[in-house]
Order: sequence, then C-alpha cells, then structure tokens
Amino acid sequence: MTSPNPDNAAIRDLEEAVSDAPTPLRPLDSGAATPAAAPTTGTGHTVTLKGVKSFYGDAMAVKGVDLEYRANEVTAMIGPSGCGKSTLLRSINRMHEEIPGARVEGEILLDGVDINAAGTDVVAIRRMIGMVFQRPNPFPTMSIRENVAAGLRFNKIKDVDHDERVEWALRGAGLWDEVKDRLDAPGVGLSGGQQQRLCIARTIAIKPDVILMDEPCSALDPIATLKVEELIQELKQEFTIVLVTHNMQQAARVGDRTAFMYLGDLVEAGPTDKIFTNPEDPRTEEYVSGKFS
Ligand SMILES: Nc1ncnc2c1ncn2[C@@H]1O[C@H](COP(=O)(O)OP(=O)(O)OP(=O)(O)O)[C@@H](O)[C@H]1O
Repeated sequence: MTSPNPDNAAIRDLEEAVSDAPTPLRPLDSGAATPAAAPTTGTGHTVTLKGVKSFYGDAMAVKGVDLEYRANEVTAMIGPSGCGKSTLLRSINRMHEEIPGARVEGEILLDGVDINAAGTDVVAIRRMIGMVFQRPNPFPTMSIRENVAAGLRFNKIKDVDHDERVEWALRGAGLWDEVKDRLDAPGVGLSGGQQQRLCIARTIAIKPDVILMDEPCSALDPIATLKVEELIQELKQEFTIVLVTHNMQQAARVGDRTAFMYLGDLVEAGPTDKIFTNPEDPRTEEYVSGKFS
C-alpha cells in the first residue's frame, strides 16, 4: 500500500476533535449497554456500491465497482497488491478524501442513504462505518479503559454509562477476561494481538453499523490471528463486516462472500465457496489457485 498513514489520520480525528464533534446524521444510539454479554443480535445494515470510482488526481485506482455488502455477513476483499482494495475500503468511510487530490465518484449507500450527499456529516459517517487498521493503533497516552471510551467521548455519547459500555465492548472483542483487572494500565502495554482486539473494542464501543477491516491480522502471529478471526465471526452477528485480506486461507475461513479485485476492477463477487471452487472468471481462478499474487 502506498497511501500516507491513514492510521494517523484516524488517530488525529479522534485526538484533536474530542471536544468538537459536529451534529450526527441521525440520533446516536445511546441504548443501554448490557455489560454481562457480548454483542449478539443482528441489526442488519447494508452498504451498496454503485459505479464507485476512486481517483488519486487523474489516476483512477478503483474503476467503477458495483457491489453489495450484506447485513450480518463478512465480505472478504481479495486481489493482488495495488488492485485497489484499501482505496475502495477507505472510500466507504470517506477517509479516501483526506488525501490531497483524491476523490470518489458513484454512489455509496448505507441502508439506502448516500454517504457522499451534499451536507453529510463526515464524522457521523465514520461513527456509523468504523475502521480497524493493519497495525494496532491504541492511543499511546491512554489506558485500556480510556482507549475504549475514546470514541464515546469523541462522539459526545454522554447518556450511556461509559464503564458499562467499555465492559460491553471489551467482552464483545473477547478481551474482557484478559484485562478486567488492569483497565487503568496503558493500552500499549498489551501484546500485539491484544492491542488489535483493544482497537476492535474501541471501534465497536460506539456501536457502528458497519466495520471495515484493512488486513487486521497482518501484524499478528498465527495464534493472535486465529483469535481475531474467531472474533470477526462473532461480530458479524451484530455488524456488517468488510475484510480486506491478502491471505486467501483467511478469506476462505472467515468470508461468507468474497470479492476479487484486479487492476482496479471488481472481477467477481459471490459466496466464498463458489469463488474458491467454481469462479466465473479465469482471472479469479488463477488468483485463488496461486498462479499469480
Ligand atoms: N496516496 C496515493 N497516491 C497515489 N496513488 C496511490 C495512493 N495510494 C494508493 N495509490 C495507488 O492506487 C492503487 C491502488 O492501491 P491500494 O493501496 O488501494 O491497493 P491494494 O489492493 O490495497 O494494495 P495492497 O494489497 O498492496 O495494500 C495503486 O496503483 C496504488 O499505487
């Protein structure tokens, strides 16, 4: 990936704007958190892409993608390096536009509402469409508890009990039992895999509709990877998940559906079994069988 530090942009968004959040698109979900249980019930949010093109200046990196990310499913995005996976992902929560000269054409609909419509509040979009990055990026000066609560503060979610929501999110991220006795210890003191689950807890704490994951396991060892994969499977009961991965085994293990991109085009998308065993396009067959990477 050649883009400049989207992780830093996300950190800056949160750290600099905690006290200055604009009005959201629709009322924030302040429903009572249930500290005893991880997220369980389906909420059913869909993202629909219609003719999405993403540009860096004059260069078109995503060349007109039509695709639906279905509710309560994991959609794995695969394809060779440079095919536009991360660019497309960052277009979906409007992070692409942070890059000078970058722009998006086409429609990106969250439950039928165009996220790029004039006057739309970008902070609200990023609350509803959360993102987890390649490298775990806990806020370095914050404790475990503060890291998870950071999004609540940023979004001015005041009418929920923050401690309850922190526990709910940490349980949802499969981390509660490992950290419940040291919530005030620094987040960066956790292992890499724990830090990534902490970042997932931070993302789910504000109850987004959709979670975008950009190679969330690429910096993790195999055991931590397995834990995060198990977690993703559980989280889909509550959230719509888009998972960019270089790892085809991971796509096969975790993806309900898989989308294959090549040179900025979406070649095909479908049920993961079909994409891996009986794809329509010869380029998909060649890629999933390892003939090129
Ligand atoms: N900041 C940028 N400025 C200009 N071009 C960029 C920028 N970021 C990415 N690109 C180009 O856009 C295209 C798509 O890149 P992108 O990072 O989205 O691909 P990718 O499939 O996610 O790759 P990888 O798997 O290596 O992360 C590439 O040709 C890349 O060089």
